[in-house]
Amino acid sequence: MIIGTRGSDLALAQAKTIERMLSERGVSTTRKIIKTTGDTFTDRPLHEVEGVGAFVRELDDRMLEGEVDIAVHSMKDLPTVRPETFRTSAVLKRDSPLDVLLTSDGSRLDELPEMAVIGTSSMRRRAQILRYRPDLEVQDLRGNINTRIRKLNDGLYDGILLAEAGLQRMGWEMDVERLPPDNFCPSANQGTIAVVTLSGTEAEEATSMLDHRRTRIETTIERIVVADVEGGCTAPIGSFTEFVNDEELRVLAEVLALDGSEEVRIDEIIPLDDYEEHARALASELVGMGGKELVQLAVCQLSNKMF
Ligand SMILES: NCc1[nH]cc(CCC(=O)O)c1CC(=O)O
Repeated sequence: MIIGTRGSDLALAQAKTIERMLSERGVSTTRKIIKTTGDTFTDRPLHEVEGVGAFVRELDDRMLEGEVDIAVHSMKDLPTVRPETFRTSAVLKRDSPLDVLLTSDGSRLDELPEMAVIGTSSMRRRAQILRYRPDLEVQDLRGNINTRIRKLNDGLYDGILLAEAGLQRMGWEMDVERLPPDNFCPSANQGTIAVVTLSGTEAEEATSMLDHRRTRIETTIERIVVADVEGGCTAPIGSFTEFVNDEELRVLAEVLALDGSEEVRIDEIIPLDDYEEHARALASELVGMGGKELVQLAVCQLSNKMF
């Protein structure tokens, strides 16, 4: 079976993880590297390139054409709405879901001077760090993990925000500050690798044994809770769910204004029984509190380049 992956170091590390797990279970695979739109325009902010799904569509197409059987993605890059033909056949056990701050001189977030420059291209991270430290200056920072760290080392930023899972998968141990989810609610599905196949295929069957039940439930809830406010666009939205015991989950989700000056937020414990129904109720709650209007506002601010 052929595994399709993007060519970045992070994507390759993720693909190799799947290859190893499958080979341990007696399934042998070969690898095919696919270039995607999201990889081509690395100098422009992601929301200008394709919006949601820039990294995913190309691999989808190659699978439909029969060139690859299995695609490996960072699950947070998978759009909320997916065509029926594709199955997320496995959701791996989650790595760290957290964001981290990496600074050029080892300063912690609370120690950074006023006007220190923070690099991120994520609207969510921008809004959350400005909410916590409105005196900081956020500047756009595009590129894969390697590029972003090089730009920090080049002295262009005082600090940058990254997903801890990315660093872990690259095997880099760095002195980073882990940002707690209460103030820095991660993106839906952050830290999770997803395996995609076509429905009803041998590849689906073979990869489904890699599925991790708890992570599958957590990530499903994270998607449901923000689906209604998201409406298919990139916006400052966080969504994080985790089991607190065998029967209950904590659901944290928020929508922010781009500058972090406004927020709509839920933080609830729900039972595992009928979790999808509870998640849908929380989704309506988020909309009822004005979540959609905040997303609209952020989208307007963006198109007017108000930051
Ligand atoms: N936005 C790109 C992206 N997609 C997945 C990860 C990290 C790995 C993960 O969250 O699973 C990253 C890098 C980052 O956000 O710093």
